[in-house]
Amino acid sequence: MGIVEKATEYHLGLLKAKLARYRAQLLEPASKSGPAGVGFDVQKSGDARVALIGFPSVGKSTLLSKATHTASETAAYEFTTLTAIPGVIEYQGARIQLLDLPGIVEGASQGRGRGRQVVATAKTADLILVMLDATKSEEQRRLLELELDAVGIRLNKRKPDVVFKRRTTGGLNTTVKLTKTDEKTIRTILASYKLHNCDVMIREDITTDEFIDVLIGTRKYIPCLYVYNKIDAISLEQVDKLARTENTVVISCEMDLNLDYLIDRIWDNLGLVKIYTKKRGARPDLSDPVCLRKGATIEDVCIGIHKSLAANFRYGLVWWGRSSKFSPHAQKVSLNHQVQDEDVVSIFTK
Ligand SMILES: Nc1nc2c(ncn2[C@@H]2O[C@H](COP(=O)(O)OP(=O)(O)OP(=O)(O)O)[C@@H](O)[C@H]2O)c(=O)[nH]1
Ligand SMILES: [K+]
Ligand SMILES: [Mg+2]
Repeated sequence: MGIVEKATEYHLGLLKAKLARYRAQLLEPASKSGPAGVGFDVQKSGDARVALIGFPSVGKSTLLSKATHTASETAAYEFTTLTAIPGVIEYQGARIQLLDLPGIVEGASQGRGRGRQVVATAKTADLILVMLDATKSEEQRRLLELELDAVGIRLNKRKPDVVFKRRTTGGLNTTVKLTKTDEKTIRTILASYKLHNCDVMIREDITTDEFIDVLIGTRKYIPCLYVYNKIDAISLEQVDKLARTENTVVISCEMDLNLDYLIDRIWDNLGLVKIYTKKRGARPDLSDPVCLRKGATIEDVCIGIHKSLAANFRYGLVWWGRSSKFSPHAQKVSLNHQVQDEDVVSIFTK
């Protein structure tokens, strides 16, 4: 950065830090009584939750009705759906909750329509499907992203590698060279938040905005797929162009086009692993796997089978699968052993 850019970055950084704090207060009031931040009261169920977010009449409810056994009212008029409707996608032995939500409008994050409730619910999802109408302008995608950004949802972004601890003394450590912001800006932002006594460790080349995000602390980093519906109504050239965009799937709910592929992509994106269990002397149960998030351990498998299992755990056996070294012989494992997709596991208790 040159001197002018540095000065601009510094002042802009401070201004954005103030704005972010102001907005965070607006969105998440200290008292839990206000309507802000409160989502629809739908119980989480199954192995993961996927939320459908989009402007009115893009076809969210049509998708729910096609992909699950739940019917959600669909119609040509806007705001047909007025509350959250859960359905279940059954796939590869997993149960994925798909949430149909009311359409949101521009300004939703500021409280227009049911927007706040919708975006608060979106925050609870493991994956967001940003649903768009392929016949409408590209602008809709940017507007929707702005609304989600305004409530602190970061789509397809990783949480920046910054560790932040309150201490009795202060310190700022950077393990990489900062090229998009600088220490002076960071220190001033910390001071503006009256955080004189904290340890900050910055381990990647972050921007000022990313630093503010970490500081605010309530940001949600959620993966997202952009789903363009109604491709039956656009040209092949347009379909081709959209389909080649990153994190994008093109579909037609009405014509049943590409819906299987969408579910494949949802599955890949959730990164679920299926673990089969095997009782002593019996064949593995391939009909009812335990579904877990990537990185899960034997302890998670125990919890997935029964709450009390982990407490009485003696040892586990991985019979075969990707995490077993000694296939086809069983490998003895402890609670912290990481399991992988399609492992066959036995648990022995005290
Ligand atoms: N051409 C075309 N129309 C579709 C498709 N999918 C849905 N529609 C139509 O789009 C309209 C809106 O569908 P809905 O499923 O109600 O849309 P929604 O996003 O749930 O709408 P709200 O609940 O009002 O936000 C209906 O008239 C559907 O028949 C599609 O793939 N192609
Ligand atoms: K509609
Ligand atoms: Mg609807």
